[in-house]
Amino acid sequence: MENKVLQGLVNDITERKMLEESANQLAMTDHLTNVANRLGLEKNVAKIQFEMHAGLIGSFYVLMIDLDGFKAVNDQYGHEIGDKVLLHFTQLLSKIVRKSDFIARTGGDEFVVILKEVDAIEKVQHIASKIIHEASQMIEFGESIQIQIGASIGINLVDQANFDMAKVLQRADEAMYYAKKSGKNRYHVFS
Ligand SMILES: Nc1nc2c(ncn2[C@@H]2O[C@H](COP(=O)(O)OP(=O)(O)OP(=O)(O)O)[C@@H](O)[C@H]2O)c(=O)[nH]1
Repeated sequence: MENKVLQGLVNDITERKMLEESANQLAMTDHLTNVANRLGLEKNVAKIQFEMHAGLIGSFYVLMIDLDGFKAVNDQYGHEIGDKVLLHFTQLLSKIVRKSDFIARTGGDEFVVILKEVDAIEKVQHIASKIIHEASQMIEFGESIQIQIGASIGINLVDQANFDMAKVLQRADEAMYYAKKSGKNRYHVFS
């Protein structure tokens, strides 16, 4: 009898833990695209900072991506189609980056990608070019809707374990705005 009570207690605790974990996971996930949200990004960056302090990784790249011409999609076809475009772009990103990389949607049409195991800026530039190329391909919904958007990307290298996350994102953001100002549909590396 005592064993049964104990087992019941263990089951209750396990169930509560599982519920807590899935609630945490939910709080860190963007509900539309199912990738991380800003909270999920913060958690991931904290984990990377720990890995850098432990000497497990030496550097990483942050890509700040903002879609070009997205407002016009909403204006012309409505929010529902706009949401589908955001989902389409997220799936496209997932195919381009590796499973070990990290994707977050941090705002309306703004995404952050973290590339950890890349040793040369040329590889990052190659990935950024691929994202821009794929993002600009025509998206079709049924026979009558054809949509073309674009992507502007800011790239920032982080190579010190004592980095300040706000500054890291701000620099990637500055680089992204530079790409927008220079004509959109391109990337810029923060320097
Ligand atoms: N469908 C949809 N639209 C959203 C969502 N969140 C934000 N938006 C819209 O996304 C648009 C983002 O605005 P901008 O980034 O200025 O639009 P843009 O046309 O891409 O501008 P540029 O970046 O200058 O090319 C706004 O119209 C928001 O209303 C969402 O969850 N779903």
